[in-house]
Amino acid sequence: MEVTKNKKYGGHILALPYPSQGHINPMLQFCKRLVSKGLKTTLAITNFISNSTHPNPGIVGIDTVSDGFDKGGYADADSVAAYLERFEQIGSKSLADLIKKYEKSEFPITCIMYDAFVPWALDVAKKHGLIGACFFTQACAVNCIYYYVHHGKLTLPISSTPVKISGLPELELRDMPSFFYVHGTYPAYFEMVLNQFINVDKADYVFVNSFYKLEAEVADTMSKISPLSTIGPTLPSFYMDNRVENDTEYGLNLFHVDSSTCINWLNTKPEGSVVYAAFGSMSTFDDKQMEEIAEGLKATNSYFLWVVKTSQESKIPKKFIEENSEKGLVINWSPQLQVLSNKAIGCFFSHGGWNSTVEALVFGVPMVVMPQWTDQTTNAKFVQDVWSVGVRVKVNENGIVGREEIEECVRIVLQGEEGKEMKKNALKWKDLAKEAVQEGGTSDKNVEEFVSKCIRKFDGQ
Ligand SMILES: O=c1ccn([C@@H]2O[C@H](COP(=O)(O)OP(=O)(O)O[C@H]3O[C@H](CO)[C@@H](O)[C@H](O)[C@H]3O)[C@@H](O)[C@H]2O)c(=O)[nH]1
Repeated sequence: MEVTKNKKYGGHILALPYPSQGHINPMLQFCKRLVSKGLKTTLAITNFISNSTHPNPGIVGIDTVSDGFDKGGYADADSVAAYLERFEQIGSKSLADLIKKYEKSEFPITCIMYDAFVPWALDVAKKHGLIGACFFTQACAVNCIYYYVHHGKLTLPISSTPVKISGLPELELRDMPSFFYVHGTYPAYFEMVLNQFINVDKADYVFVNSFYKLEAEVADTMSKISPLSTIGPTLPSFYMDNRVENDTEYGLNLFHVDSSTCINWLNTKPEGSVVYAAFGSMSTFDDKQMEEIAEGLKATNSYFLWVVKTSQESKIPKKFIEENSEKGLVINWSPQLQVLSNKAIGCFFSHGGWNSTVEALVFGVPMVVMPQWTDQTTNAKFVQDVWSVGVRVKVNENGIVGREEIEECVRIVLQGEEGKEMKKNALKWKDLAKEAVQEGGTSDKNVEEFVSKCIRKFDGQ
């Protein structure tokens, strides 16, 4: 769709992501897609993130809001609960100020698109008479489970398994989001994920960062309850359909990335020979688990590229890096899309974060999943038993994933017959993922429909 000729744009969307890597990436990408179809978008990042990064958002505008922690960000809050409370309090006001700032400009805001983690943004949108579009960053399956709990259709604690929910496979306790059975951990996050549904019925649009064929049954279940649009995968267009110009990477890294070292290293390795181990932006492991990961990777006798964030580096066993430099490279943050698209990668050893999971599918890379918390446990269930593109590690009686388990799972994926089947399945999902965003695909149609409604509304039709 072209922007209407007599207008410069078809409305201005102010997008408010939850301020973390796994939430900024898909929302920024979705904004780029909307701009390519004729809308103007501005991504509102927190002052802290703005001051501590070098955003490169391309065709998307960038502006800032305050979460109440401008100097140190989330790390300055006493607790998760304190952070979320202050973000709502200060963020609501700050978002309203931002809307006002644009009122007299050439491009007044017409729509607030907000992460489902910050449902209070819808109240701000409505107070200003704006369209409210809710963006769910996580999988439809996970949203559906939370929806059931929020509405009392599934009561906690779960008393009998398997749990049967229409559109989902039978779920054991360990397949449920971790908040349901790892008690006492992160109560504020638990409340937040359930609160995604407090006002979603008042949102004008609901977007889900997934694609229809990946979660068709559960998407259908959720659509019966409330209209939703799957719009993903939201990876840069370069890897999907190449229709958005210059969209080759996520435009905002919260961590420093040194691309050339690891890509040059990967380029020297044979096709499908490298295990890429990376556990997203939030995972932390204790010393013992780090040792098991290190020894497990070593025991596979395969090449490995391991991302260990600076904050976790001291937990790498002493001399491990020097002693394994022939086989392995350890870095602090990777250009993950460039890595996963490199033909040397044969297996992604991951925590099962939603973005990493979808990225693996888009690049047809089979996975070993070691879920840590939140939605990762449910994603792991789908990876292993629904999409058949990987294996989930088993945790031992001490709550650790041992080196032998890691070695065995990697060998299954990288070397075994089962692994070949997983690779085949992963390649099938790769094609379907691309099909969804290409012209006429399910996600493309949903985006087109939204854009044309926005433009019609903007034109007063
Ligand atoms: O070295 C790295 C590691 C990761 N990434 C990128 O960072 C993002 C990570 O996102 P995700 O895989 O979803 O993991 P988290 O950062 O851990 O995301 C949090 O947020 C997600 C969305 O709510 C949840 O699915 C996860 O469970 C939760 O931990 C992805 O786009 C990766 O490509 C890099 O660029 N370089």
